[in-house]
Amino acid sequence: MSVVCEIWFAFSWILDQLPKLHPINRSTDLSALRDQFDPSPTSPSDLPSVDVFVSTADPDKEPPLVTANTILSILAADYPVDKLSCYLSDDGGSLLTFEAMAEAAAFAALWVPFCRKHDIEPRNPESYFGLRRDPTKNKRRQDFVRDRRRVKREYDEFKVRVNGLPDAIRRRSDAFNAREEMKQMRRMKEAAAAGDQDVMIEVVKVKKATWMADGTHWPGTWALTAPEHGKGDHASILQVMLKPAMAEAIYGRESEQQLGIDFTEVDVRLPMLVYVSREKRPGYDHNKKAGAMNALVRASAVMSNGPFILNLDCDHYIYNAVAIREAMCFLVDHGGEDICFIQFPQRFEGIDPNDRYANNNTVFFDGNMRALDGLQVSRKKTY
Ligand SMILES: O=c1ccn([C@@H]2O[C@H](COP(=O)(O)OP(=O)(O)O[C@H]3O[C@H](CO)[C@@H](O)[C@H](O)[C@H]3O)[C@@H](O)[C@H]2O)c(=O)[nH]1
Ligand SMILES: [Mn+2]
Repeated sequence: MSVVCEIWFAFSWILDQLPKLHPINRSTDLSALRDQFDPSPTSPSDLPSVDVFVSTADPDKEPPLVTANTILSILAADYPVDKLSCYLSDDGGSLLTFEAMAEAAAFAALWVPFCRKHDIEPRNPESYFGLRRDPTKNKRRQDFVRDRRRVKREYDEFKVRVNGLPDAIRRRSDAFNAREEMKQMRRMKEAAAAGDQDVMIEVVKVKKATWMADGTHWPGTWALTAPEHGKGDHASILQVMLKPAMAEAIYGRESEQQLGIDFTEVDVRLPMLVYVSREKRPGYDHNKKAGAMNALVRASAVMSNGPFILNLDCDHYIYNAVAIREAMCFLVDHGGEDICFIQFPQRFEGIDPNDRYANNNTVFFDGNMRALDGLQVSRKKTY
């Protein structure tokens, strides 16, 4: 028996090695893409639209600050602004995520033009400001150091605001709930004074709601779960946080300087940003991430309807600002119509430097994928 097993393992090992004989390295030519699709920065680009989907499910396990950084890296991506839309699916239906996204949308007005002006990489502020290398390397503009210092300070304040959101929401909700309770008490006292005996027996009972800043009930999940306001039981929510961009570039005006940063030569437009929390009801399976993607496909189809979709988790981010353009080099090239999807290699941060548990998946991303690509090419050749 063991001999049979050994022979089988040897055979499957050989099968595994065969594709590795012919790994493929592909490179992209961004200037060729530019020449063909957006030769001039002033006229509209011919690149196809891309809808970027991000999913988050639980603001406790997936901190909104991480998701906000993901969103900022997308909004700052180097792609025609009017051809880029970003959709966030929040399966937690959480007001905390919603408000953190509103903060991110506001901070993007500073972060995105700053990235464009100084060619910042990576465009995830947490990672960028955490870099250990010299930030001034390859930077020639005189105002870089001053601009960076200002943006860093704003980012720190943004972080503190996002970290303060849970408390702010709790305090606001407590205040609104207390006010509702008082109102109810007053009503009952008035009813009692008018001689309505039944009311006296009822205990003052007001639903402990979670409140939005504008004084209305949050339609999603409440801190104290109530019917129609639980994680698996709430209405759908869709909020456009940043409007779709115009086709023409808009340059910063001197009169509207943000914190003294000069954006007069920088396009200050931002891509569309949409918050979505799909409807959930007890008894209906929500199908986790796949269900969330399905809801985003439907929402995006009526809003931007991009022919291409880029899918990220809330703990991913775009490391390289031209990544979407690089994908387009394959998708709009000759034969692109035969490509179903492009998988970007994932690189990980925050795992142990020796990678004892192989979390980097280097064998998969740098070995197997290139090898299987090679298998594809040679198969095409033989047919
Ligand atoms: O009900 C759910 C559950 C999860 N998610 C999201 O799905 C993503 C992935 O979920 P996670 O539990 O973090 O899985 P991971 O193992 O970290 O992710 C890997 O494995 C997943 C399942 O194979 C793939 O979908 C991911 O792209 C891949 O990065 C996250 O953004 C979640 O927020 C939802 O949107 N709704
Ligand atoms: Mn994950």
